[in-house]
Amino acid sequence: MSFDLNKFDEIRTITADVQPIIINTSVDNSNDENLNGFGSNSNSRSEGRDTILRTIDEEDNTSILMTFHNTNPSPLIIILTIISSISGFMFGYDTGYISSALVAIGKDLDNKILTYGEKEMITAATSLGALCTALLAGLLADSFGRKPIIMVSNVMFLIGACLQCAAHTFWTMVIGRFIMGFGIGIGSLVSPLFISEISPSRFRGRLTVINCLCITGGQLVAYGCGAGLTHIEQGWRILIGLGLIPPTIQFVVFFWLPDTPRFYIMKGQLDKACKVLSKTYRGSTDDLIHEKVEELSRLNNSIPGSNIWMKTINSIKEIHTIPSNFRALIIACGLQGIQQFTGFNSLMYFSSTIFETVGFQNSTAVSIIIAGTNFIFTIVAFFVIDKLGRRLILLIAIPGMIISLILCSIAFHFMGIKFQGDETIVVNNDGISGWGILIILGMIFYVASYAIGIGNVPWQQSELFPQNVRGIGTSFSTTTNWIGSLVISSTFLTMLENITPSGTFGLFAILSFISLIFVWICYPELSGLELEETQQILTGGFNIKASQILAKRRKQFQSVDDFENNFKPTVENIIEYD
Ligand SMILES: O[C@H]1[C@H](O)[C@@H](O)[C@H](O)[C@@H](O)[C@H]1O
Repeated sequence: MSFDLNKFDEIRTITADVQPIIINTSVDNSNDENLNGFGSNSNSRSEGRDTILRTIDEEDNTSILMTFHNTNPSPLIIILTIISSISGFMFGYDTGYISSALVAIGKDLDNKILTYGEKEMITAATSLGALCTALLAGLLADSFGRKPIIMVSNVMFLIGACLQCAAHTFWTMVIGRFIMGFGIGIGSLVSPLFISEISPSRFRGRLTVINCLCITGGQLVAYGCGAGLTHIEQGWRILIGLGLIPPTIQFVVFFWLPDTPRFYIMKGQLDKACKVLSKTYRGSTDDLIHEKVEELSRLNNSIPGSNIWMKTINSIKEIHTIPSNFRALIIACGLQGIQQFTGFNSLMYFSSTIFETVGFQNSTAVSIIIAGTNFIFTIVAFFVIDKLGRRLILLIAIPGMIISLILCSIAFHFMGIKFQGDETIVVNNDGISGWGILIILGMIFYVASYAIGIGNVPWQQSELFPQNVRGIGTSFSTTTNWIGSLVISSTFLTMLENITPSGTFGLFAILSFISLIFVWICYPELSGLELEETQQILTGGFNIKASQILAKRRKQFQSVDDFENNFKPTVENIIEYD
């Protein structure tokens, strides 16, 4: 395939001056009637109309046609997804091993048993580090590239792990965890971004879940290794040391792999972008690939600003001032907040401590059940996420979380368990009781409900934002995730102590209930929709009903012919269909 760069120069010159694409020309001043189905009041209708006219996105007919030529992801997509998902694995492994390490460390740091406060600090240091870099990662990835930034995160992982392996004091451990957190923060944002940018829309949902599978798989492996190393002297150091292997592999392999087409286009390297696109959209004609690059270049030109800093400032403005972007931001941050504030990671980080309290001898081994359930139900999510739809999954799964949290709260109450002081645990029952079993069953059901829904859906965040605000939007929402993780990891044991385990799980149940209401009101059905449609849906309101109709319609198109003959649903025919 030969790439005519002159053609691109022409495109760039022309498109630098053109007005934003009008996606839906049928929406104009005379169409207030049709917008009734979308906006909830006249203000939001006219605001919606303006926004529709301004909406720009890359996922138009070209992408859809290219996707139809590819019924399976190409080998390059598979390799890139697997290699970038190593970041997910590291995210999982490094947040997972701490549960058993905290139990195994004993008096190895400063020759004394760790207090609850110290345990919380060691755990929270990683979330704090991740929070710092998540805020910058979008900007850094736009400036230097997705691939180099992932490679920088590998170096952070390595430095952090080495410091922890060698730690003999509490503070060395905290610093090691903090630096490792830098790597996790970058990886948690850039890896799903990388995957969503290289995958055709047809596979995007599932390929992003692969990153989540690696997170939960990493946690499971960490728990497994933790259980195996429990009785080995200083085994926790080996556990952390094993974490040096995956980032080394990722670092080395990335030398031979390309960056994403969107990044190359941002840097004006159109030839490279074409090369990657021709390998990721196998079987597409040269013309389609040229057209795709043309669209992406036009989109890139649409971000105002002469350099990356100005573009970033403008993106920040645009994300707050354009209503559809702001709604996307509310949804993305809301979902990430829900993922953390409903308490799942308190189990991830402290399940060994909880099970030890409830009376289990090999508490680390029992915790594997938690990590295993999380992993298995993420696999289930992989198969159902595009079929059932993100919204429906959440509306089914969150009530499951609420029921199980209430069960755990009741069981903890009747078990008469109390956390007192830093080291004293008072259990009124001897050994494992019926209530202890109920707690485990409740937790398993909770984790299954979490993993199938809110554990995955927020990481589909890239699909909510158009290209010009995607970096900044995902940075904000990933930061929300890490703030939640930080709050939960640094307060959970203190909550157990002060408001009792029963009160803590009751609180998580209330927060889950509020989350359910949020999802019900604010989260439209986005599965199967092209990104352009997401923007239309978020124009003038959250438009839940319209989104469901559009998603349903979209699922009906199975082939190129089907698409060419019947597409494209417009505001009018959605209303008609309704
Ligand atoms: O999606 C992941 C996954 O659910 C993990 O199990 C959890 O520990 C993370 O916090 C979350 O972001």
